[in-house]
Amino acid sequence: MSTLLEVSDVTVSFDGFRAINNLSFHIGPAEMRAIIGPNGAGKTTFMDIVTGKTKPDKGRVIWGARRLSLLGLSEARIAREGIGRKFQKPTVFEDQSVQENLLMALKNRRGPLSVLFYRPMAAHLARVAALAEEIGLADQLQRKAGELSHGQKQWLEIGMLLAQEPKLLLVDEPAAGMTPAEREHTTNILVEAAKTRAVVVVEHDMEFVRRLGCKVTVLHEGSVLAEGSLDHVTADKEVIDVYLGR
Ligand SMILES: Nc1ncnc2c1ncn2[C@@H]1O[C@H](COP(=O)(O)OP(=O)(O)OP(=O)(O)O)[C@@H](O)[C@H]1O
Repeated sequence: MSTLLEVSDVTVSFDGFRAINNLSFHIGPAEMRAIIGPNGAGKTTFMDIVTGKTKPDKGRVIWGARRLSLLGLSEARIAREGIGRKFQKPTVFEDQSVQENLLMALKNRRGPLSVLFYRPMAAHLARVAALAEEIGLADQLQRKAGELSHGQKQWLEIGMLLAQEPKLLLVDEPAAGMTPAEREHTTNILVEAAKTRAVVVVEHDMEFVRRLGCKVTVLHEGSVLAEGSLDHVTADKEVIDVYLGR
C-alpha cells in the first residue's frame, strides 16, 4: 500500500524532557487511524509536528508521492499541502449561518485574491449543499452556527475542513462532550471521510474508537507502544500495564 505520511525516528524535547522519543508512524492515502495513549503520551505533540507547529530535534516527516519533507515548511504551507486539523473546541463563526460558514471555508481554499472578488456561484452553493448533506446539517443551512448544539458545531467544523479537501485530516477528541447519538453520527462522518482521504483521530473514548473499526496506534512516553486492531492492542500486556499505571 502506498504511504501518504511517513514520520521516521522523530524526537522532540522540551527543556530536556523527551515528549516524543524516536517515534515512527505512517498512514496510507485512504485510511482511518486512531491514536490512543494515556495523558502526556505525546498525542498532541505528534499532531503539532505533523502540522508544523512544533519542529522536531531529529527525524523525518515525509509527505505524499513527491516525498516532500514537511520539516522546513511553515504551518500555512503544510495546510495548503492538504493537512487539515480539527481541534477539540469548535471554532465556527457563530453569527454566520451554517451555509455562510461553509461558503467561507470554500473560498478560503481559493486563495486571498479570489476572496476579494468572491460572489457565491451556483457551483459553490451546490458544493455547500453536498457538504451539509455529508455532515448531516442539510436541514440547518440557514441557521446561525451559534444556535447549533455542541455536536452540530463540531460537524460544521468538520464540514469546513472537508470543504478545503484535505488529503489528511487530524481530529482531536471528536467525541468529547457529545451525546451517544451525536457520537454515532460523528463516527459515520469520519468513516465516510476516510474513504477518500487519510483520517487520524486522537481519542480517549474506547467505545468511540471501537466504532471507528480501524487500526489503532498506542503512544506511551512519546513512542509507539503497540499497533493493530483495538482487540489486539487492548490485549497487549504492556498496554494494559500502562493504562493501569503499573
Ligand atoms: N510546550 C511544552 N513545553 C514543555 N513540555 C511540554 C510542552 N508540550 C508538551 N509537553 C509535555 O510533553 C508531554 C506530551 O504532551 P502531549 O500534550 O503531547 O500529550 P498528550 O498525549 O496529548 O496528552 P493528553 O492526553 O493529556 O492531551 C507531556 O509530558 C507534556 O507535559
